[in-house]
Amino acid sequence: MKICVLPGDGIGVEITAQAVRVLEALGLSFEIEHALLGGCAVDATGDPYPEATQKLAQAADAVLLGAVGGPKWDGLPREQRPERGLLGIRKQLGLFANLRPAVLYPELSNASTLKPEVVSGLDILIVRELTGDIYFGQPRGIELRSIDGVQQRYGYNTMHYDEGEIRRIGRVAFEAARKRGKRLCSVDKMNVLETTQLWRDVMNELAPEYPEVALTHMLVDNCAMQLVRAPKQFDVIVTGNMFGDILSDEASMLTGSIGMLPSASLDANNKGLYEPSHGSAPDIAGKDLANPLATILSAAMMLRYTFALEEAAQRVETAVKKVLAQGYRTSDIYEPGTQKLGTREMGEAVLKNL
Ligand SMILES: NC(=O)c1ccc[n+]([C@@H]2O[C@H](COP(=O)([O-])OP(=O)(O)OC[C@H]3O[C@@H](n4cnc5c(N)ncnc54)[C@H](O)[C@@H]3O)[C@@H](O)[C@H]2O)c1
Ligand SMILES: CC(C)[C@H](C(=O)O)[C@@H](O)C(=O)O
Ligand SMILES: [Mg+2]
Repeated sequence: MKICVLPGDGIGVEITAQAVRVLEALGLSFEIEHALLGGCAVDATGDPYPEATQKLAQAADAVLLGAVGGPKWDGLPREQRPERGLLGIRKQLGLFANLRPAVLYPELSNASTLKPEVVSGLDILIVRELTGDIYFGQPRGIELRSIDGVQQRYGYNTMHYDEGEIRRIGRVAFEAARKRGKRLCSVDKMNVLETTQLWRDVMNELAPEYPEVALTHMLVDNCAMQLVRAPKQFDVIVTGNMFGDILSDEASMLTGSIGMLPSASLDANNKGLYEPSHGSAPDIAGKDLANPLATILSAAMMLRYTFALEEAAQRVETAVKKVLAQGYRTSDIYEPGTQKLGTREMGEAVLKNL
């Protein structure tokens, strides 16, 4: 059972260290190797996804990732940006299915910015397509063009999906809904964008194969509104790469903090990359302030999806629940009457409860 750990940049280093401690404490025979991805890789090699990392990631059964990016690398040419490394590994490993569960632990019902009665009991799964859409579409660029007789800079990207890409993420979402609340909401912008008209058509074509799942459709702007108005109406949401990026950050705040939202990015054979949904949080990096729970919960998803170790996954998730019930909080989810811990102490608290 080979795990490639890519801490990345900023708080990535701090939070993956805690998740690795948790994995090691389980006493399972994991082979864990670390490598560079993102800004740290650019600094060391000039490449955000260097060849040595590619080899390790391809040979591993699963990848645990912290986060990449930060202001230090914002001025670099696009192909050297840390985020290109992340997009590169997702594409290279064929990780098209991104599962982002937004679950509100009862102890955190006051940590959300929404009223407790709106969010209590929340349990949503966002299924985001991860290797297509406008993120990868060609052509793309910024160039000088003569427009209306004036030389000006012109920026462009291309949004596209083929029906095969839509069908395979659709199947992941229908299967997930079948195992949960049996409701699937497909989110698109079919009133404006042809690509997402195709998305809706293909979801409708799949529906008869899953008669026990109730499929509905929603336009993305309405979905963004409904997620804060009445989030519990959702069970599973399936959507494209860009809409999924935005909606999953929005959903994270329903759970109290983006520091609570794990994710799994899977290929067709459950090889996976596991990472928190948040970024490298340059504002709190190196201060022992980051919440490591999203990363620890991502490691639990790794145990479940790649290694089929359901019991071990639940051990980790139960330990996280216990820590919250014991009143331990990092700053992002702190409220009066609870005890504030740093990143490392939070990792230790989870270890003690395993
Ligand atoms: N998967 C990834 O690697 C990933 C995801 C998103 C953003 N990024 C990159 O991260 C950098 C910063 O992006 P951003 O500021 O827009 O988003 P961010 O998610 O890094 O931070 C947004 C806010 O949430 C807070 N936050 C995030 N994670 C937290 C945690 N675990 N505990 C406590 N607070 C936490 C941060 O302090 C910040 O105030 C950018 O370079 C961006 O490209 C990377
Ligand atoms: C850093 C960026 C490339 C990434 C994305 O947009 O997919 C991030 O925001 C995420 O949600 O994982
Ligand atoms: Mg994002």
